[in-house]
Amino acid sequence: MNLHTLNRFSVRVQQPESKVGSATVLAVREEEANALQVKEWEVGMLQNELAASQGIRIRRRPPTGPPLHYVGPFEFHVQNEGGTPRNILEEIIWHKDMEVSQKSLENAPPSRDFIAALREANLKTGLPGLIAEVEIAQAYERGGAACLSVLTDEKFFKGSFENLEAIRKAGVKCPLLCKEFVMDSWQIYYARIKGADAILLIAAVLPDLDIRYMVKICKMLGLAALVEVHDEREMDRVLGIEGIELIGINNRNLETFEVDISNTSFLKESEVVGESGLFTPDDIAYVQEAGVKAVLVGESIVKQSDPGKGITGLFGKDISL
Ligand SMILES: O=P(O)(O)OC[C@@H](O)[C@@H](O)c1c[nH]c2ccccc12
Repeated sequence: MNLHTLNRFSVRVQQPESKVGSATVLAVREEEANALQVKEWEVGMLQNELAASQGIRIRRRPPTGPPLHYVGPFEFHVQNEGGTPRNILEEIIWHKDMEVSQKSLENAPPSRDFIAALREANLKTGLPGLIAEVEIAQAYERGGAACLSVLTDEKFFKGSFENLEAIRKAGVKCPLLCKEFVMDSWQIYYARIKGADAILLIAAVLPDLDIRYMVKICKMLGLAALVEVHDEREMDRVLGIEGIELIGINNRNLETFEVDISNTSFLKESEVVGESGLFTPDDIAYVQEAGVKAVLVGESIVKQSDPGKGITGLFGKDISL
């Protein structure tokens, strides 16, 4: 693969958006879906081509073929229409490729329904379902959290995937949100393997096409995707992406880390999580009034010595009953 191919790929995605009309919208969708397939395929091709440049003749994956409209420069694909292995070693490797990606997932604990847990808690208490950002996981569960959020970023948030795994293995029943800064789909697989039931996708860092692709991967793995937005522009972008079930509005501006809970006002979806900067029953009432059905809370509970009391203080009542 060369730069020319990559450039052409991005031009193909953007080009039709300048036109108007519903037929064009459909064409754009089709074009995007096509681009998605092209992307997956090109990654595989890139690996094959890199290997070929080093004299490795075994292709790691079957060239399943580019999408219909694709006119690419990959001659070796054209010579191998049908995707049959060229020799025994290649057949073994193609099988191994599938086996390896399946294996680690097989060992993953089953995924639990993150969104259902939030809905149930909301119905039960009449208050937003709580996703508690944890330190002592069990205490939060006892205190009435519907779901837990586990930080996995090591450098900036002192979290880890090991911690996520440990919490899952400790037998916590609340579904777990992996609070990671996802840039690449391997992080999603890794989160699932470590026991996550949901994962955060931040719209401020991921282009629409990546979100679409990653949401698909999440669905395939049984993970809920919490797609986080910070402003109206991101909200509108995300609302235009198919298949998104849970949107979070972060009240914290991730560029300045300042918090403003009136950020929740541009809420346009019913299934929204209000995130950050919530400290008092008034704050909860404020975002609930705006239509929030679940909240993601860290600091205000973490800073209390007793998470149960912290939760009761935040909601103004005991929600563990
Ligand atoms: O500690 P708080 O203000 O209650 O916030 C929790 C959570 O919303 C916040 O940690 C968060 C949500 N999404 C993020 C993305 C990056 C950094 C931090 C966040």
